[in-house]
Amino acid sequence: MIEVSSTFQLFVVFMIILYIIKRPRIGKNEPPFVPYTIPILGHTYDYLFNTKEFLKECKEKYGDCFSIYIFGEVVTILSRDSLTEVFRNHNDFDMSSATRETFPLNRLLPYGGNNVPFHAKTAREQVSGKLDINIDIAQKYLLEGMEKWIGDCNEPKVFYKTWNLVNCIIALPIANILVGEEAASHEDLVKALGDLAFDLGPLLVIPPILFFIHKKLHEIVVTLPFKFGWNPISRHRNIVKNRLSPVVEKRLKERKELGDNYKPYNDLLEYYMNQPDFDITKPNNLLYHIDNLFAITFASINTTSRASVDALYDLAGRPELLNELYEEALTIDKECNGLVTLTEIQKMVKLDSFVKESLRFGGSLITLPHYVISKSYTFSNGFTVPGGRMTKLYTNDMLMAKESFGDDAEEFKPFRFLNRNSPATKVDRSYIVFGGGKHACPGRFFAINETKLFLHKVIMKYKVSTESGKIEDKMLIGPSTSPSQGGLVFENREAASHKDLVKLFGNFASGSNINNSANFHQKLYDIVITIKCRDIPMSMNVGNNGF
Ligand code: HEM
Repeated sequence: MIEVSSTFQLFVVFMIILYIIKRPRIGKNEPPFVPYTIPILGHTYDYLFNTKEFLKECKEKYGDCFSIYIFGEVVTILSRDSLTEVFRNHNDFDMSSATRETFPLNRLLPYGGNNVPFHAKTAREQVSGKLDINIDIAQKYLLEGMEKWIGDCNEPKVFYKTWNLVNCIIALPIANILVGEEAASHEDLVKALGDLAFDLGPLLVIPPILFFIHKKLHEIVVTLPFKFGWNPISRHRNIVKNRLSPVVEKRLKERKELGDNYKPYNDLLEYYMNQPDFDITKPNNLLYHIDNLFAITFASINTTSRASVDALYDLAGRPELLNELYEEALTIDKECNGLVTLTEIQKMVKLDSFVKESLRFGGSLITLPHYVISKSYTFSNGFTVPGGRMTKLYTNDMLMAKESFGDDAEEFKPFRFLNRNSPATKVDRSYIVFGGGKHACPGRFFAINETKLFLHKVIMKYKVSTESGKIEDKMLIGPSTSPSQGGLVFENREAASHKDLVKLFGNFASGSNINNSANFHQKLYDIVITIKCRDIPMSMNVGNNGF
Protein backbone atom coordinates (compact mmCIF):
# COMPACT_ATOMS: atom_id res chain seq x y z
CA MET A 1 0.00 0.00 0.00
CA ILE A 2 2.85 2.33 0.97
CA GLU A 3 4.60 1.41 -2.30
CA VAL A 4 1.52 2.32 -4.35
CA SER A 5 1.14 5.68 -2.65
CA SER A 6 4.84 6.54 -3.06
CA THR A 7 4.70 5.58 -6.75
CA PHE A 8 1.71 7.85 -7.10
CA GLN A 9 3.52 10.67 -5.31
CA LEU A 10 6.50 10.22 -7.61
CA PHE A 11 4.19 10.34 -10.62
CA VAL A 12 2.58 13.56 -9.36
CA VAL A 13 6.00 15.17 -8.78
CA PHE A 14 7.08 14.06 -12.29
CA MET A 15 3.96 15.57 -13.83
CA ILE A 16 4.44 18.87 -11.97
CA ILE A 17 8.05 19.10 -13.15
CA LEU A 18 6.96 18.21 -16.69
CA TYR A 19 4.27 20.87 -16.52
CA ILE A 20 6.74 23.53 -15.40
CA ILE A 21 9.42 22.60 -17.95
CA LYS A 22 7.02 22.22 -20.85
CA ARG A 23 4.85 25.28 -20.12
CA PRO A 24 4.32 27.12 -23.40
CA ARG A 25 6.25 30.35 -23.53
CA ILE A 26 4.84 32.74 -26.07
CA GLY A 27 6.96 35.76 -27.01
CA LYS A 28 5.86 39.24 -27.96
CA ASN A 29 4.26 39.74 -31.34
CA GLU A 30 3.75 36.03 -31.95
CA PRO A 31 0.74 34.65 -33.86
CA PRO A 32 -2.32 34.23 -31.58
CA PHE A 33 -1.99 31.30 -29.19
CA VAL A 34 -5.13 29.15 -29.01
CA PRO A 35 -6.08 28.69 -25.30
CA TYR A 36 -6.46 25.15 -23.93
CA THR A 37 -7.84 23.60 -20.78
CA ILE A 38 -5.96 20.34 -20.13
CA PRO A 39 -2.41 20.99 -18.89
CA ILE A 40 0.45 19.10 -20.60
CA LEU A 41 -1.92 17.51 -23.13
CA GLY A 42 -2.88 20.92 -24.54
CA HIS A 43 -4.57 20.56 -27.95
CA THR A 44 -3.09 17.11 -28.69
CA TYR A 45 -6.39 15.23 -28.43
CA ASP A 46 -8.29 17.59 -30.74
CA TYR A 47 -5.37 17.68 -33.17
CA LEU A 48 -5.37 13.87 -33.45
CA PHE A 49 -9.03 12.96 -33.20
CA ASN A 50 -11.02 16.00 -34.23
CA THR A 51 -8.50 17.52 -36.61
CA LYS A 52 -10.74 18.89 -39.33
CA GLU A 53 -13.20 20.75 -37.11
CA PHE A 54 -10.52 21.83 -34.65
CA LEU A 55 -8.32 23.47 -37.31
CA LYS A 56 -11.30 25.02 -39.05
CA GLU A 57 -12.54 26.59 -35.80
CA CYS A 58 -9.06 27.87 -34.90
CA LYS A 59 -8.65 29.46 -38.31
CA GLU A 60 -12.08 31.10 -38.20
CA LYS A 61 -11.36 32.51 -34.74
CA TYR A 62 -7.66 33.38 -34.93
CA GLY A 63 -6.89 33.87 -38.64
CA ASP A 64 -4.48 32.30 -41.11
CA CYS A 65 -1.63 32.00 -38.68
CA PHE A 66 -2.00 30.69 -35.09
CA SER A 67 -0.16 28.57 -32.54
CA ILE A 68 -1.34 25.47 -30.73
CA TYR A 69 0.20 23.26 -28.05
CA ILE A 70 0.64 19.62 -29.15
CA PHE A 71 2.95 16.81 -28.02
CA GLY A 72 4.57 19.03 -25.43
CA GLU A 73 5.53 21.93 -27.70
CA VAL A 74 4.14 25.06 -29.28
CA VAL A 75 3.54 24.56 -33.01
CA THR A 76 2.59 27.38 -35.36
CA ILE A 77 0.04 26.49 -38.01
CA LEU A 78 0.37 28.45 -41.23
CA SER A 79 -2.04 28.95 -44.07
CA ARG A 80 -2.55 31.20 -47.09
CA ASP A 81 -0.03 34.07 -47.32
CA SER A 82 2.09 33.00 -44.36
CA LEU A 83 2.29 29.46 -45.78
CA THR A 84 3.54 30.83 -49.10
CA GLU A 85 6.25 32.73 -47.27
CA VAL A 86 7.69 29.43 -45.99
CA PHE A 87 8.30 28.28 -49.57
CA ARG A 88 9.73 31.62 -50.56
CA ASN A 89 12.18 31.86 -47.67
CA HIS A 90 14.16 28.63 -47.69
CA ASN A 91 16.97 30.24 -45.68
CA ASP A 92 14.60 30.75 -42.75
CA PHE A 93 12.64 27.47 -42.86
CA ASP A 94 13.93 23.90 -43.13
CA MET A 95 11.91 20.78 -43.82
CA SER A 96 14.60 18.07 -43.56
CA SER A 97 15.31 18.65 -39.86
CA ALA A 98 11.58 18.79 -39.07
CA THR A 99 10.78 15.57 -40.95
CA ARG A 100 13.73 13.75 -39.46
CA GLU A 101 12.21 14.09 -35.98
CA THR A 102 9.36 11.70 -36.66
CA PHE A 103 11.05 9.88 -39.49
CA PRO A 104 14.76 9.49 -38.74
CA LEU A 105 15.97 8.82 -42.27
CA ASN A 106 19.56 9.46 -41.20
CA ARG A 107 19.33 6.51 -38.78
CA LEU A 108 17.58 4.33 -41.32
CA LEU A 109 20.10 5.03 -44.07
CA PRO A 110 23.40 5.13 -42.17
CA TYR A 111 25.68 4.80 -45.21
CA GLY A 112 24.31 7.75 -47.18
CA GLY A 113 21.05 9.04 -48.55
CA ASN A 114 20.93 12.31 -46.62
CA ASN A 115 22.25 14.63 -49.30
CA VAL A 116 18.95 16.22 -50.36
CA PRO A 117 20.46 18.66 -52.93
CA PHE A 118 22.10 15.69 -54.67
CA HIS A 119 18.75 13.85 -54.84
CA ALA A 120 16.99 16.98 -56.09
CA LYS A 121 19.57 17.34 -58.87
CA THR A 122 19.31 13.62 -59.67
CA ALA A 123 15.51 13.72 -59.89
CA ARG A 124 15.55 16.90 -61.95
CA GLU A 125 18.21 15.84 -64.44
CA GLN A 126 17.98 12.05 -64.59
CA VAL A 127 14.31 11.28 -63.98
CA SER A 128 12.24 14.32 -64.98
CA GLY A 129 14.99 15.56 -67.32
CA LYS A 130 14.92 12.41 -69.45
CA LEU A 131 11.18 12.16 -69.84
CA ASP A 132 11.24 10.91 -73.43
CA ILE A 133 13.33 7.86 -72.63
CA ASN A 134 11.79 7.25 -69.24
CA ILE A 135 8.21 7.35 -70.54
CA ASP A 136 9.06 4.65 -73.11
CA ILE A 137 10.41 2.48 -70.30
CA ALA A 138 7.39 3.31 -68.17
CA GLN A 139 5.00 2.24 -70.93
CA LYS A 140 6.66 -1.13 -71.42
CA TYR A 141 6.74 -1.99 -67.74
CA LEU A 142 3.37 -0.50 -66.79
CA LEU A 143 1.79 -2.87 -69.31
CA GLU A 144 3.81 -5.78 -67.97
CA GLY A 145 2.84 -4.89 -64.39
CA MET A 146 -0.86 -4.52 -65.24
CA GLU A 147 -0.83 -7.86 -67.00
CA LYS A 148 0.85 -9.50 -64.03
CA TRP A 149 -1.06 -7.95 -61.14
CA ILE A 150 -4.46 -7.06 -62.60
CA GLY A 151 -4.70 -9.56 -65.42
CA ASP A 152 -7.29 -9.90 -68.15
CA CYS A 153 -10.37 -9.58 -65.94
CA ASN A 154 -12.64 -11.18 -68.52
CA GLU A 155 -14.82 -11.79 -65.51
CA PRO A 156 -15.06 -8.80 -63.12
CA LYS A 157 -12.37 -9.00 -60.44
CA VAL A 158 -12.46 -7.14 -57.11
CA PHE A 159 -9.28 -5.82 -55.48
CA TYR A 160 -9.14 -4.59 -51.90
CA LYS A 161 -5.58 -3.65 -50.99
CA THR A 162 -5.55 -1.39 -54.00
CA TRP A 163 -2.70 0.89 -52.94
CA ASN A 164 -0.43 -2.16 -52.62
CA LEU A 165 -1.59 -3.40 -56.01
CA VAL A 166 -0.94 -0.07 -57.74
CA ASN A 167 2.36 0.29 -55.89
CA CYS A 168 3.58 -3.04 -57.36
CA ILE A 169 2.70 -1.83 -60.85
CA ILE A 170 4.26 1.63 -60.41
CA ALA A 171 7.41 0.17 -58.79
CA LEU A 172 8.26 -1.93 -61.85
CA PRO A 173 8.92 0.92 -64.34
CA ILE A 174 10.57 3.08 -61.69
CA ALA A 175 12.90 0.22 -60.71
CA ASN A 176 13.84 -0.17 -64.39
CA ILE A 177 14.59 3.55 -64.65
CA LEU A 178 16.64 3.53 -61.46
CA VAL A 179 18.75 0.40 -61.78
CA GLY A 180 18.34 -0.63 -65.42
CA GLU A 181 16.64 -3.56 -67.09
CA GLU A 182 19.18 -6.23 -66.16
CA ALA A 183 19.01 -5.67 -62.40
CA ALA A 184 15.27 -4.94 -62.48
CA SER A 185 14.59 -8.29 -64.15
CA HIS A 186 14.93 -9.75 -60.64
CA GLU A 187 11.58 -9.82 -58.89
CA ASP A 188 13.10 -9.65 -55.41
CA LEU A 189 14.88 -6.38 -56.24
CA VAL A 190 11.73 -4.74 -57.62
CA LYS A 191 9.80 -5.94 -54.59
CA ALA A 192 12.47 -4.58 -52.23
CA LEU A 193 12.26 -1.12 -53.82
CA GLY A 194 8.45 -1.21 -54.02
CA ASP A 195 8.04 -2.31 -50.40
CA LEU A 196 10.61 0.07 -48.98
CA ALA A 197 8.29 2.96 -48.27
CA PHE A 198 5.44 0.73 -47.10
CA ASP A 199 7.76 -1.01 -44.64
CA LEU A 200 8.85 2.34 -43.26
CA GLY A 201 5.35 3.79 -43.41
CA PRO A 202 4.30 2.62 -39.92
CA LEU A 203 7.05 4.80 -38.44
CA LEU A 204 5.33 7.83 -39.87
CA VAL A 205 1.98 7.15 -38.29
CA ILE A 206 3.27 6.45 -34.76
CA PRO A 207 2.07 9.49 -32.78
CA PRO A 208 5.13 11.02 -31.12
CA ILE A 209 3.76 10.57 -27.58
CA LEU A 210 7.27 10.60 -26.13
CA PHE A 211 7.74 14.15 -27.38
CA PHE A 212 5.87 15.05 -24.18
CA ILE A 213 9.02 14.09 -22.27
CA HIS A 214 11.81 14.66 -24.81
CA LYS A 215 11.96 14.67 -28.60
CA LYS A 216 15.02 12.43 -28.77
CA LEU A 217 13.15 9.71 -26.85
CA HIS A 218 10.74 9.19 -29.76
CA GLU A 219 13.60 8.58 -32.19
CA ILE A 220 15.29 6.16 -29.78
CA VAL A 221 12.10 4.15 -29.25
CA VAL A 222 11.08 4.16 -32.91
CA THR A 223 14.46 2.85 -34.03
CA LEU A 224 14.77 0.41 -31.11
CA PRO A 225 13.26 -2.58 -32.99
CA PHE A 226 15.96 -2.16 -35.64
CA LYS A 227 18.60 -2.90 -33.03
CA PHE A 228 16.82 -6.15 -32.15
CA GLY A 229 16.61 -7.50 -35.67
CA TRP A 230 13.44 -5.87 -37.09
CA ASN A 231 15.07 -3.82 -39.79
CA PRO A 232 13.31 -3.76 -43.12
CA ILE A 233 16.01 -1.53 -44.54
CA SER A 234 18.90 -3.93 -44.05
CA ARG A 235 16.86 -6.80 -45.49
CA HIS A 236 16.15 -4.72 -48.61
CA ARG A 237 19.73 -3.45 -48.71
CA ASN A 238 21.09 -7.01 -48.84
CA ILE A 239 18.78 -7.98 -51.69
CA VAL A 240 19.64 -4.87 -53.70
CA LYS A 241 23.37 -5.29 -53.03
CA ASN A 242 23.30 -8.93 -54.20
CA ARG A 243 21.53 -7.99 -57.41
CA LEU A 244 23.49 -4.81 -58.17
CA SER A 245 27.03 -6.10 -57.47
CA PRO A 246 27.29 -8.34 -60.56
CA VAL A 247 25.73 -5.65 -62.77
CA VAL A 248 28.17 -3.02 -61.52
CA GLU A 249 31.11 -5.38 -62.02
CA LYS A 250 29.95 -6.23 -65.51
CA ARG A 251 29.67 -2.56 -66.43
CA LEU A 252 33.09 -1.77 -65.00
CA LYS A 253 34.56 -4.61 -67.07
CA GLU A 254 32.77 -3.34 -70.19
CA ARG A 255 34.09 0.16 -69.59
CA LYS A 256 37.62 -1.17 -69.28
CA GLU A 257 37.41 -3.39 -72.35
CA LEU A 258 35.52 -1.03 -74.64
CA GLY A 259 37.10 2.27 -73.60
CA ASP A 260 35.66 5.06 -75.75
CA ASN A 261 33.32 2.59 -77.45
CA TYR A 262 31.50 1.92 -74.18
CA LYS A 263 27.82 2.72 -74.59
CA PRO A 264 26.52 4.17 -71.33
CA TYR A 265 23.28 2.75 -69.92
CA ASN A 266 20.35 5.09 -69.49
CA ASP A 267 19.63 4.57 -65.83
CA LEU A 268 20.37 6.06 -62.46
CA LEU A 269 22.87 3.34 -61.60
CA GLU A 270 25.03 4.54 -64.50
CA TYR A 271 24.71 8.10 -63.17
CA TYR A 272 25.87 6.96 -59.72
CA MET A 273 28.75 5.07 -61.32
CA ASN A 274 29.83 8.32 -62.99
CA GLN A 275 30.03 10.22 -59.70
CA PRO A 276 33.56 11.06 -58.52
CA ASP A 277 32.87 9.33 -55.19
CA PHE A 278 31.96 6.01 -56.84
CA ASP A 279 34.67 3.49 -55.95
CA ILE A 280 33.48 0.06 -54.90
CA THR A 281 36.97 -0.97 -53.87
CA LYS A 282 36.46 1.25 -50.82
CA PRO A 283 34.58 -0.30 -47.88
CA ASN A 284 30.84 0.41 -47.85
CA ASN A 285 31.03 2.48 -51.03
CA LEU A 286 28.38 0.41 -52.82
CA LEU A 287 26.20 0.57 -49.69
CA TYR A 288 26.53 4.35 -49.73
CA HIS A 289 25.19 4.46 -53.29
CA ILE A 290 22.46 1.97 -52.42
CA ASP A 291 21.31 4.24 -49.59
CA ASN A 292 21.19 7.10 -52.10
CA LEU A 293 19.11 4.87 -54.33
CA PHE A 294 16.81 4.13 -51.37
CA ALA A 295 16.32 7.85 -50.72
CA ILE A 296 15.19 8.50 -54.29
CA THR A 297 13.09 5.32 -54.22
CA PHE A 298 11.41 6.57 -51.10
CA ALA A 299 10.67 9.94 -52.73
CA SER A 300 9.38 8.47 -55.98
CA ILE A 301 7.52 5.14 -55.78
CA ASN A 302 5.14 5.52 -52.87
CA THR A 303 4.20 9.10 -53.79
CA THR A 304 3.45 8.27 -57.42
CA SER A 305 1.49 5.14 -56.54
CA ARG A 306 -0.50 7.20 -54.02
CA ALA A 307 -1.37 9.77 -56.68
CA SER A 308 -2.37 6.96 -59.06
CA VAL A 309 -4.51 5.03 -56.61
CA ASP A 310 -6.31 8.16 -55.42
CA ALA A 311 -7.10 9.03 -59.03
CA LEU A 312 -8.30 5.48 -59.65
CA TYR A 313 -10.79 5.70 -56.77
CA ASP A 314 -11.91 9.16 -57.91
CA LEU A 315 -12.55 7.71 -61.34
CA ALA A 316 -14.16 4.47 -60.25
CA GLY A 317 -16.84 6.28 -58.26
CA ARG A 318 -17.84 8.44 -61.27
CA PRO A 319 -18.91 6.29 -64.27
CA GLU A 320 -19.81 9.34 -66.41
CA LEU A 321 -16.29 10.72 -65.92
CA LEU A 322 -14.77 7.37 -66.85
CA ASN A 323 -16.76 7.42 -70.11
CA GLU A 324 -15.64 10.95 -70.93
CA LEU A 325 -12.01 10.16 -70.27
CA TYR A 326 -12.36 6.95 -72.27
CA GLU A 327 -13.45 8.96 -75.30
CA GLU A 328 -10.36 11.17 -75.03
CA ALA A 329 -8.14 8.13 -74.47
CA LEU A 330 -9.59 6.28 -77.46
CA THR A 331 -9.05 9.20 -79.83
CA ILE A 332 -5.43 9.60 -78.75
CA ASP A 333 -4.74 5.87 -78.72
CA LYS A 334 -6.07 5.59 -82.23
CA GLU A 335 -3.67 8.30 -83.45
CA CYS A 336 -0.61 6.49 -82.11
CA ASN A 337 -1.80 2.90 -82.54
CA GLY A 338 -1.53 2.29 -78.84
CA LEU A 339 2.17 3.28 -78.64
CA VAL A 340 1.92 6.35 -76.46
CA THR A 341 4.81 8.84 -76.37
CA LEU A 342 5.28 12.03 -74.40
CA THR A 343 3.53 13.97 -77.18
CA GLU A 344 0.38 11.88 -76.77
CA ILE A 345 0.46 12.20 -72.97
CA GLN A 346 0.58 15.96 -73.39
CA LYS A 347 -2.53 15.76 -75.58
CA MET A 348 -4.45 14.08 -72.74
CA VAL A 349 -5.72 17.41 -71.47
CA LYS A 350 -8.89 16.16 -69.82
CA LEU A 351 -6.93 13.47 -68.02
CA ASP A 352 -4.39 16.08 -66.93
CA SER A 353 -7.06 18.30 -65.43
CA PHE A 354 -8.62 15.31 -63.68
CA VAL A 355 -5.27 14.19 -62.21
CA LYS A 356 -4.65 17.73 -60.98
CA GLU A 357 -8.07 17.89 -59.32
CA SER A 358 -7.55 14.45 -57.80
CA LEU A 359 -4.23 15.58 -56.31
CA ARG A 360 -5.89 18.76 -55.01
CA PHE A 361 -8.36 16.52 -53.19
CA GLY A 362 -5.56 14.46 -51.55
CA GLY A 363 -7.25 15.41 -48.30
CA SER A 364 -4.31 15.59 -45.89
CA LEU A 365 -4.96 18.59 -43.68
CA ILE A 366 -1.50 19.32 -42.39
CA THR A 367 1.72 18.47 -44.26
CA LEU A 368 5.31 19.59 -44.78
CA PRO A 369 6.56 20.51 -41.29
CA HIS A 370 9.34 23.13 -41.25
CA TYR A 371 11.60 24.42 -38.49
CA VAL A 372 12.41 28.10 -38.24
CA ILE A 373 16.19 27.96 -38.67
CA SER A 374 16.99 31.66 -38.53
CA LYS A 375 17.03 33.62 -35.24
CA SER A 376 13.41 34.56 -35.77
CA TYR A 377 11.11 35.21 -38.69
CA THR A 378 8.62 38.05 -39.09
CA PHE A 379 5.78 37.37 -41.54
CA SER A 380 4.45 40.17 -43.71
CA ASN A 381 1.31 40.19 -41.52
CA GLY A 382 3.56 41.43 -38.70
CA PHE A 383 3.63 38.25 -36.57
CA THR A 384 7.03 36.95 -35.46
CA VAL A 385 7.98 33.33 -34.74
CA PRO A 386 11.17 32.56 -32.82
CA GLY A 387 14.05 30.43 -34.13
CA GLY A 388 13.61 26.72 -33.34
CA ARG A 389 9.80 26.94 -33.64
CA MET A 390 8.09 24.06 -35.40
CA THR A 391 5.70 25.28 -38.09
CA LYS A 392 3.21 23.07 -39.92
CA LEU A 393 1.46 23.92 -43.14
CA TYR A 394 -2.33 23.83 -43.29
CA THR A 395 -2.12 22.77 -46.93
CA ASN A 396 -5.68 21.56 -47.31
CA ASP A 397 -7.00 24.99 -46.37
CA MET A 398 -4.87 26.52 -49.13
CA LEU A 399 -5.91 23.87 -51.67
CA MET A 400 -9.58 24.55 -50.94
CA ALA A 401 -9.26 28.37 -51.04
CA LYS A 402 -12.19 30.04 -52.82
CA GLU A 403 -9.95 33.01 -53.64
CA SER A 404 -7.77 30.75 -55.80
CA PHE A 405 -10.11 28.03 -57.07
CA GLY A 406 -13.46 29.83 -57.17
CA ASP A 407 -16.67 29.62 -55.16
CA ASP A 408 -16.98 25.92 -55.97
CA ALA A 409 -13.46 25.21 -54.64
CA GLU A 410 -14.76 22.48 -52.32
CA GLU A 411 -16.52 20.61 -55.13
CA PHE A 412 -14.66 17.90 -57.06
CA LYS A 413 -14.72 19.21 -60.64
CA PRO A 414 -12.53 17.01 -62.85
CA PHE A 415 -12.28 19.50 -65.70
CA ARG A 416 -11.71 22.56 -63.52
CA PHE A 417 -8.28 23.20 -65.03
CA LEU A 418 -9.16 22.50 -68.65
CA ASN A 419 -8.21 25.31 -71.08
CA ARG A 420 -6.75 27.35 -68.23
CA ASN A 421 -3.06 26.94 -69.11
CA SER A 422 -2.72 25.16 -65.80
CA PRO A 423 -1.14 21.71 -66.23
CA ALA A 424 -0.89 19.33 -63.28
CA THR A 425 2.86 19.89 -63.06
CA LYS A 426 2.53 23.64 -62.58
CA VAL A 427 3.35 24.81 -59.09
CA ASP A 428 1.90 28.15 -58.05
CA ARG A 429 1.03 30.12 -54.94
CA SER A 430 -2.04 28.03 -54.13
CA TYR A 431 -1.41 24.73 -55.92
CA ILE A 432 1.06 23.38 -53.38
CA VAL A 433 0.68 19.62 -53.84
CA PHE A 434 4.34 19.55 -54.87
CA GLY A 435 5.46 22.15 -52.35
CA GLY A 436 6.83 25.40 -53.72
CA GLY A 437 9.82 27.67 -54.21
CA LYS A 438 13.37 26.35 -54.45
CA HIS A 439 12.49 22.91 -53.05
CA ALA A 440 9.36 22.26 -55.12
CA CYS A 441 9.32 18.59 -56.09
CA PRO A 442 11.79 18.06 -58.98
CA GLY A 443 10.28 14.63 -59.77
CA ARG A 444 6.79 15.97 -60.50
CA PHE A 445 7.18 16.01 -64.30
CA PHE A 446 7.92 12.31 -64.30
CA ALA A 447 5.33 11.55 -61.59
CA ILE A 448 2.47 13.27 -63.44
CA ASN A 449 3.35 11.72 -66.79
CA GLU A 450 3.66 8.25 -65.32
CA THR A 451 0.37 8.63 -63.44
CA LYS A 452 -1.37 9.79 -66.63
CA LEU A 453 0.13 6.95 -68.64
CA PHE A 454 -0.93 4.40 -66.04
CA LEU A 455 -4.50 5.77 -65.95
CA HIS A 456 -4.61 5.86 -69.74
CA LYS A 457 -3.68 2.20 -69.98
CA VAL A 458 -6.19 1.27 -67.27
CA ILE A 459 -8.99 3.30 -68.90
CA MET A 460 -8.29 1.72 -72.29
CA LYS A 461 -8.37 -1.82 -70.98
CA TYR A 462 -10.83 -1.92 -68.09
CA LYS A 463 -14.09 -0.63 -66.83
CA VAL A 464 -13.28 0.31 -63.25
CA SER A 465 -15.93 0.83 -60.61
CA THR A 466 -16.19 0.85 -56.84
CA GLU A 467 -17.69 -2.28 -55.34
CA SER A 468 -19.99 -0.10 -53.26
CA GLY A 469 -21.17 1.78 -56.36
CA LYS A 470 -20.42 5.04 -54.51
CA ILE A 471 -17.61 7.57 -54.43
CA GLU A 472 -15.23 6.24 -51.78
CA ASP A 473 -13.92 8.58 -49.08
CA LYS A 474 -10.28 8.52 -48.02
CA MET A 475 -9.46 7.47 -44.47
CA LEU A 476 -8.51 10.37 -42.23
CA ILE A 477 -5.76 9.40 -39.78
CA GLY A 478 -5.16 12.44 -37.56
CA PRO A 479 -4.18 15.23 -39.95
CA SER A 480 -3.22 12.82 -42.78
CA THR A 481 -5.17 10.63 -45.17
CA SER A 482 -4.79 7.16 -46.60
CA PRO A 483 -6.60 5.79 -49.70
CA SER A 484 -9.92 4.05 -49.17
CA GLN A 485 -9.75 0.30 -48.68
CA GLY A 486 -13.09 -0.28 -50.37
CA GLY A 487 -13.13 -2.82 -53.20
CA LEU A 488 -12.29 -1.72 -56.75
CA VAL A 489 -13.83 -3.76 -59.54
CA PHE A 490 -11.88 -4.24 -62.79
CA GLU A 491 -13.67 -5.65 -65.80
CA ASN A 492 -12.16 -6.08 -69.25
CA ARG A 493 -13.82 -3.52 -71.52
CA GLU A 494 -14.09 -5.72 -74.57
CA ALA A 495 -15.37 -8.75 -72.66
CA ALA A 496 -17.90 -6.53 -70.86
CA SER A 497 -19.04 -5.01 -74.15
CA HIS A 498 -19.53 -8.39 -75.81
CA LYS A 499 -21.68 -9.43 -72.88
CA ASP A 500 -23.63 -6.15 -73.08
CA LEU A 501 -24.16 -6.71 -76.81
CA VAL A 502 -25.56 -10.21 -76.31
CA LYS A 503 -27.84 -8.89 -73.54
CA LEU A 504 -29.00 -5.93 -75.64
CA PHE A 505 -29.96 -8.08 -78.62
CA GLY A 506 -31.55 -10.61 -76.28
CA ASN A 507 -33.75 -7.84 -74.89
CA PHE A 508 -34.46 -6.54 -78.37
CA ALA A 509 -35.50 -9.98 -79.61
CA SER A 510 -37.81 -10.41 -76.64
CA GLY A 511 -39.36 -7.04 -77.47
CA SER A 512 -38.43 -5.23 -74.25
CA ASN A 513 -36.60 -2.46 -76.16
CA ILE A 514 -39.08 -2.12 -78.98
CA ASN A 515 -40.70 0.99 -77.51
CA ASN A 516 -37.48 2.82 -76.90
CA SER A 517 -35.43 2.57 -80.06
CA ALA A 518 -33.36 5.75 -79.35
CA ASN A 519 -32.19 4.14 -76.12
CA PHE A 520 -31.38 0.93 -78.01
CA HIS A 521 -29.37 2.85 -80.61
CA GLN A 522 -27.44 4.79 -77.99
CA LYS A 523 -26.55 1.61 -76.10
CA LEU A 524 -25.54 -0.16 -79.30
CA TYR A 525 -23.37 2.78 -80.30
CA ASP A 526 -21.65 2.83 -76.88
CA ILE A 527 -20.94 -0.87 -77.09
CA VAL A 528 -19.62 -0.73 -80.62
CA ILE A 529 -17.13 2.04 -79.92
CA THR A 530 -15.97 0.18 -76.86
CA ILE A 531 -15.24 -2.91 -78.92
CA LYS A 532 -12.82 -0.58 -80.68
CA CYS A 533 -14.71 -0.13 -83.90
CA ARG A 534 -12.29 2.76 -84.31
CA ASP A 535 -13.54 3.99 -87.67
CA ILE A 536 -16.67 5.44 -86.15
CA PRO A 537 -16.07 9.17 -85.61
CA MET A 538 -16.27 9.97 -81.91
CA SER A 539 -18.49 12.98 -82.55
CA MET A 540 -21.09 10.94 -84.39
CA ASN A 541 -24.52 11.77 -83.09
CA VAL A 542 -27.00 9.03 -82.39
CA GLY A 543 -29.79 11.17 -83.84
CA ASN A 544 -28.37 11.25 -87.38
CA ASN A 545 -26.08 8.27 -87.46
CA GLY A 546 -28.32 6.11 -89.57
CA PHE A 547 -28.46 3.15 -87.21
C1 HEM B 1 2.80 12.42 -57.23
C2 HEM B 1 4.01 12.17 -56.78
C3 HEM B 1 4.81 13.10 -55.93
C4 HEM B 1 4.40 14.01 -55.00
C5 HEM B 1 2.95 14.33 -54.58
C6 HEM B 1 5.59 14.66 -54.47
C7 HEM B 1 5.56 15.66 -53.52
C8 HEM B 1 6.69 16.31 -53.04
C9 HEM B 1 6.68 17.38 -52.09
C10 HEM B 1 5.43 17.97 -51.43
C11 HEM B 1 7.95 17.75 -51.86
C12 HEM B 1 8.44 18.84 -50.89
C13 HEM B 1 8.55 20.14 -51.64
C14 HEM B 1 8.98 21.32 -50.78
O1 HEM B 1 9.74 21.15 -49.82
O2 HEM B 1 8.56 22.44 -51.12
C15 HEM B 1 8.79 16.91 -52.68
C16 HEM B 1 10.17 16.98 -52.71
C17 HEM B 1 10.97 16.13 -53.44
N1 HEM B 1 10.55 15.17 -54.33
FE1 HEM B 1 8.64 14.71 -54.80
N2 HEM B 1 6.68 14.12 -55.08
C18 HEM B 1 6.27 13.17 -55.98
C19 HEM B 1 7.07 12.41 -56.81
C20 HEM B 1 8.45 12.46 -56.84
C21 HEM B 1 9.29 11.67 -57.73
C22 HEM B 1 8.78 10.70 -58.80
C23 HEM B 1 10.59 11.98 -57.41
C24 HEM B 1 11.87 11.45 -58.00
C25 HEM B 1 12.03 10.98 -59.15
C26 HEM B 1 10.57 12.97 -56.35
C27 HEM B 1 11.70 13.53 -55.78
C28 HEM B 1 11.67 14.54 -54.85
C29 HEM B 1 12.87 15.13 -54.27
C30 HEM B 1 14.32 14.74 -54.56
C31 HEM B 1 12.44 16.13 -53.39
C32 HEM B 1 13.30 17.05 -52.51
C33 HEM B 1 13.50 18.38 -53.23
C34 HEM B 1 14.28 19.40 -52.41
O3 HEM B 1 14.21 19.36 -51.17
O4 HEM B 1 14.93 20.25 -53.01
N3 HEM B 1 9.25 13.23 -56.05
N4 HEM B 1 8.00 16.05 -53.40
